[in-house]
Amino acid sequence: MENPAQNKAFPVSWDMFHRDSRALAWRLSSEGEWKAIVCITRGGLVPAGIVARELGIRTIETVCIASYHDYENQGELKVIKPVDPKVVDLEAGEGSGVLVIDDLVDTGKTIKVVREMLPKAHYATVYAKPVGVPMVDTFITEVSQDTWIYFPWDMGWQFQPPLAKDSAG
Ligand SMILES: O=P(O)(O)OC[C@H]1O[C@H](OP(=O)(O)OP(=O)(O)O)[C@H](O)[C@@H]1O
Ligand code: HPA
Ligand SMILES: [Mg+2]
Repeated sequence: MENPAQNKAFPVSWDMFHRDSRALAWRLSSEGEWKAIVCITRGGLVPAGIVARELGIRTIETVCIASYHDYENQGELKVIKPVDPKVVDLEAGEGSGVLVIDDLVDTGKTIKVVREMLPKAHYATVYAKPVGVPMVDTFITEVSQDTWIYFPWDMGWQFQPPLAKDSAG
């Protein structure tokens, strides 16, 4: 179902996503040292792998949350799997020493739920929309609230008609 509130499109290719995730790793490398990554599935899995590779982090945990049940419309938020208590209790507890990664923050509702589980963690996303910005500590690219981000794993190749109408017709 189309959401008229998000009528602009921001398509992201694999190359762009890799470059932006690396930029996130680069920025994070001067912001702290983390013992573990918690990625918010499913969207956080891909940037978490790239950041983990760049920062040499090998303890990777998931928190499984779903909210956009029919693409552009957010429904009830469901925590399908919480964070392993061993990861919550690393260092001084409450998520200290933990880096939480997601692909984007939109309304911030998903990260708000994870912040309740890991209040002392550091929160990072590749993309951010203005309403969600206060919920994250680090992000790379901001897009407007009325934009829908199309990730490469949701896309396929398709013929694009030219802008001009066929002059022979
Ligand atoms: O800031 P919010 O408004 O809460 O939205 C952001 C969240 O929505 C998407 O996940 P989704 O629930 O669609 O699940 P997915 O990661 O499995 O695609 C996205 O990956 C973020 O996790
Ligand atoms: O703009 C978006 N793109 C993809 N998934 C999303 N989940 C919330 N907002 C978005
Ligand atoms: Mg997600």
